[in-house]
Amino acid sequence: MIKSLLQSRIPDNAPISGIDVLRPELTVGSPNRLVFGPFFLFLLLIFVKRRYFSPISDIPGPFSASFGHWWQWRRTLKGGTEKETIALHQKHGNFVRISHKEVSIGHPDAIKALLVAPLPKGSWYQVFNLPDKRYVNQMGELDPTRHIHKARNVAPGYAFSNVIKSEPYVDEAIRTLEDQLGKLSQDNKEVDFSQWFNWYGFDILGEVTFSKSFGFLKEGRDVGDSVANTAILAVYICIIGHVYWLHSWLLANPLIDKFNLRPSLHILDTCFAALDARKKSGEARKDMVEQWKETRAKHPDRMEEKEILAGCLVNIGAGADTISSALQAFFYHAIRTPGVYNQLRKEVDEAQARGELSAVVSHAEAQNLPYLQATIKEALRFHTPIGFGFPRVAPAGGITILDRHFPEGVTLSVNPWVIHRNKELFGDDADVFNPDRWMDAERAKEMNKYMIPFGAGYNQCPGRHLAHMELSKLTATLVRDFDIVQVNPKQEWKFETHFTAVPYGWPCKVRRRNRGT
Ligand code: HEM
Repeated sequence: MIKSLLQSRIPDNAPISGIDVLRPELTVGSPNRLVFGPFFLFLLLIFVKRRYFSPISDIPGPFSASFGHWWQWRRTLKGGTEKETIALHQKHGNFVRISHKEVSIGHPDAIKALLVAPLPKGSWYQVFNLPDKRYVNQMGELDPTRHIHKARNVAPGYAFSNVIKSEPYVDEAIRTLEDQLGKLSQDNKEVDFSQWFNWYGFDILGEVTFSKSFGFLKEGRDVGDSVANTAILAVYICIIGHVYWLHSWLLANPLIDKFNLRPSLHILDTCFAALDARKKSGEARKDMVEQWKETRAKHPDRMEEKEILAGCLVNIGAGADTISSALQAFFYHAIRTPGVYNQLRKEVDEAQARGELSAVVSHAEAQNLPYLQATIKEALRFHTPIGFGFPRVAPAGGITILDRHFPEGVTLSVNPWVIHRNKELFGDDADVFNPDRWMDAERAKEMNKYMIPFGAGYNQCPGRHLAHMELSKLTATLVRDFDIVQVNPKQEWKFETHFTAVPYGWPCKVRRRNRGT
């Protein structure tokens, strides 16, 4: 069939059999040469210009990075962006060229210069506008002024005073998780925390955002392969973000909507169903969507209806993987680092014996457990959930960092892993998991200036209050109630960093304790 189609276009005198049909000859003046010759020359000129005549040509980095996004794509597909960026900075210093137009900056001054200053975001972020560019959310908004307006509209939903109202629903999720772990403990079955913590993150997001859990914890399974699908989507986002125009031909293709081809994903279906149900009944508790609706009712000129859906979708995209990564980092390192789990246990058991802890530890109670808080902080530093540089764009007039001027349009990024493993900032043992570094208040105050697990400045994670509540409550409750051991204590976990660094592959066994013993 293919052969007959090809033959119908081939001139009479052309070879017509076997492989020759599929390899038309490149004769002088043949159409192929006329088309491909200039095309390859054009490509060559682009490569030479990018490599040798760009304003960042003198900045060292991997050879492939100077031609395009090859290095970033390869790292995304293979994983290890964070480790390789650290290694590149150790080799080349503060500035490393990681693409034809992007420089990674390893010096802490970049936090203020790039993140705190309201610079435009790199075009890569547009891919976060889900399901497509009609629904621009705060994460996908590149322009700082418009971003600040959008963020102001949704801020009341993320405020601690609002999030804390959802604490009973977080309690419910923790009770369900403990019941499920109890059953696994009784049956002597393995526990895959990469799944359970992801489900915990998703179920709470559903409750807090639009008052509907996704039901993962209750069912104890990946309903509709949602988590597996989001892992694939994470790779897609990292790759396509660099060639955003392709997105309109792929997942954001209008034909997908027109012919209703968008795959039905349990996570999206649940979100749409919850919003629909609310429209019909009008009843709702004070969740994020309700806060956003109130803002829209007060300021219809300032906030569009579609920003509400956009807010729900960006939460789902941003707030589950990250939580799973942080919780896994806490438990994996706490059980593997001599003394840490015992120290946590001692602190929690003593608080329990003094009658200071509820059945599910409350957010307020967990704040009075300093070693637990230090271990959470260390988990966020040592295995930061986001392992990708945060890209910003040099504004009109350019920007000068550490005496180096970057002209307008150059993308500059700062990778939190590079900052968090800096020995000058966090001590000679920065490459070691050590919660004790946070126990000295003076030292902690100094190190806090360089902690950017939630980013910094006007793009800082608005979900950090919720995240902190989820982490504090679950870690305190589980440390008190369960013994956790790896099935094979010598087995290291695995993770491939796309945007997030979400580990897997460290199966555990758990045993429920009698409280306070
Ligand atoms: C440990 C958990 C979390 C970590 C480490 C984390 C980290 C981050 C970071 C670093 C950014 C900024 C990225 C940048 O500058 O490009 C961010 C943005 C964001 N996060 Fe989180 N996050 C976490 C949990 C959450 C949760 C639970 C939610 C939802 C309630 C959430 C919602 C968002 C949103 C909406 C943005 C976009 C903010 C903007 O661009 O203005 N995150 N997060």
